[in-house]
Parts: sequence; C-alpha cells; structure tokens
Amino acid sequence: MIGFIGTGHMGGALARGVLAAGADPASVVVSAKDAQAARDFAEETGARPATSNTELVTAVGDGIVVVAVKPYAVADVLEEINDVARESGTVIVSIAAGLELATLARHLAPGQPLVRAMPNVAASVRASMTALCFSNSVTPAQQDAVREVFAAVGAHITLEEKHFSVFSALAGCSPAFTFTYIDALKRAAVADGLPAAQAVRIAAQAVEGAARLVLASELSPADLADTVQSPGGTTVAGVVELERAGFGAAVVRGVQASIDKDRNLS
Ligand SMILES: NC(=O)C1=CN([C@@H]2O[C@H](COP(=O)(O)OP(=O)(O)OC[C@H]3O[C@@H](n4cnc5c(N)ncnc54)[C@H](OP(=O)(O)O)[C@@H]3O)[C@@H](O)[C@H]2O)C=CC1
Ligand SMILES: O=C(O)[C@@H]1CCC=N1
Repeated sequence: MIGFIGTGHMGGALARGVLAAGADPASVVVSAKDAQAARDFAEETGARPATSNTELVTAVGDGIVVVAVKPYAVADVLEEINDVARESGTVIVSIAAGLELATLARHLAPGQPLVRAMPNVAASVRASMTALCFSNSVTPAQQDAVREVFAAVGAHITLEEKHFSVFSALAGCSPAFTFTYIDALKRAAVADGLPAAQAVRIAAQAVEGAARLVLASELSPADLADTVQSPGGTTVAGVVELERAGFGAAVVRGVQASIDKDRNLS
C-alpha cells in the first residue's frame, strides 16, 4: 500500500505516475486538506480517498506514506500522524524542499523509518529525476520498496543529504526554468509568424531530443553544442547573441538563487 498526503502539483503528479505505471488503484490512498479535494482526485484517477491523514496512515499500515504538503505544513502533518505511524511501522517519505531528516525526525517517534526525497513534476509522465536519502532506521527491504515507487515514476539516485539543495535546484526547480525557456522559444517563433501551439510542440520536441542526446552521448554538452555550430552559420550567430545577453550567467544565478532559498528553508 502507498499513501499520498497532499494531491496538489507534486503529490498528484506522483500518484498519477504510480498509477500510470500499473499500480492497483485500490492500493493507492490519497488525502488532502479538504476531504472533497481528495475525493475529486480519487474519482478522477481511481485511487482510494481517505477522509483524514490518520485514516490514510491506518489504511497504509507498514507500507509507504508520501507527505506532499508545503514545507510549512509538514510539521503539523507529521505530528498528526505520529501515533498511528509509530504503531503501524509506516515508512514516511517527505518530499518537502529544504527540510532535513533531522528536522523531520523531531516530529516523529525515535526509530520511525524516514526518507527524504526530491522528485520533480515530470513524475506524472513517469520522467522524474528523484533523489533519495534514507535515515538509519529504514531497513534494506524498505529502501527497496521506496526505490521501486520512485523507479515507477522516472529515474532516481541515492544522494548524500548535504547535496539536496543543489539537487533540488537542478532537478526539482529546473523544470520551471525549462518551461520558461520553452515559452521564450515559443514567443520568438510567434513573433516571426508561427502559430503558438505549433511553436510549443516544435520547441518541446527539440528540448526533449537535445536532453536525450546528452544522456545517450559520451560528448559533453559543450562539445555537443559544437556539433550544431557550423563556422559562420546560423546557430553560432544565435549562441553568440544569447551569451551577449547573459544567458549562461543568468542560468547560474537562477540555480544559485534556488539553492540559497532551499538552504534557508531548513
Ligand atoms: N511542485 C513541485 O514541482 C515540487 C514540489 N515539491 C514539494 O512538494 C510539496 C508539495 O508542493 P506542491 O505539490 O507544489 O503544493 P500544492 O500546494 O500544489 O499541494 C499541496 C497539497 O497539500 C495538501 N495539504 C495541505 N495541508 C494539508 C494537511 N494538513 N493535510 C493533508 N493535506 C494537506 C493540499 O490539500 P488541498 O488541495 O485540500 O488544499 C494540497 O493537496 C512541497 O513540500 C514542495 O517543496 C518537491 C519537488 C517538486
Ligand atoms: O519551489 C517549490 O516549492 C518546489 C521545491 C522544488 C521544486 N518546486
């Protein structure tokens, strides 16, 4: 059994991804702040709605509960489910930005199996990049069960907790950077007369292709960029202009701002 406390952007994306990967809908339980929101989500996806977070944890038992509420709401939710989770031996997975295992553990019983995860919104299409960090109380079998959940919604790695802030910026936040980039590509194309829907589809497919090439190639991204730039050609003209406008530096600054914000949340 797996439960999702929170069916918003990220909890919803994970639950949809797990279901799309073939999980039995009867084994996926959801709750939300507003019980009607959980019922609506359940009706749409086939998952089981719970009327409260404690009801959800009771239903999940010694399975996995993903806490997918905003960071400021996590402490209250953990304290609310603490007693039931302790009795059931539930594995608690927090996906909250910035909240460290030590901080989370303060709201749970000593020895409660606890996992910190950072997925991204592409989990809904089973293309997340997720980092996992396990507390000492998580058994190898429980670790495998958690890995199986995140493998169902994309790629995952186990990462030392000290790297979570940079991971969060690079994989948790960067889909928003990429959507912004695709939107800018679209705007430029629309300015030149292409219909918006067509421009978005073309730009998104080009971004997906480039990303897949990076993953499949032994060349670095910079070397791959060289393969597209003919001397005196159209691409290098565009790249020079992007750099003149501060493209690379802007990306570095954006990532650093997300890292700093994540560190300030803990
Ligand atoms: N959005 C993203 O791309 C990513 C988000 N995260 C993390 O995921 C977490 C959730 O973010 P996101 O999905 O964007 O937020 P949303 O605001 O979209 O969703 C929050 C969800 O939490 C529910 N909720 C709030 N309080 C409670 C409560 N007391 N009990 C049960 N459910 C509650 C809300 O219910 P209701 O609908 O009834 O209000 C809603 O379903 C955050 O901690 C964030 O750091 C991590 C990686 C990426
Ligand atoms: O910005 C947010 O709240 C979350 C954290 C990681 C990605 N999005």
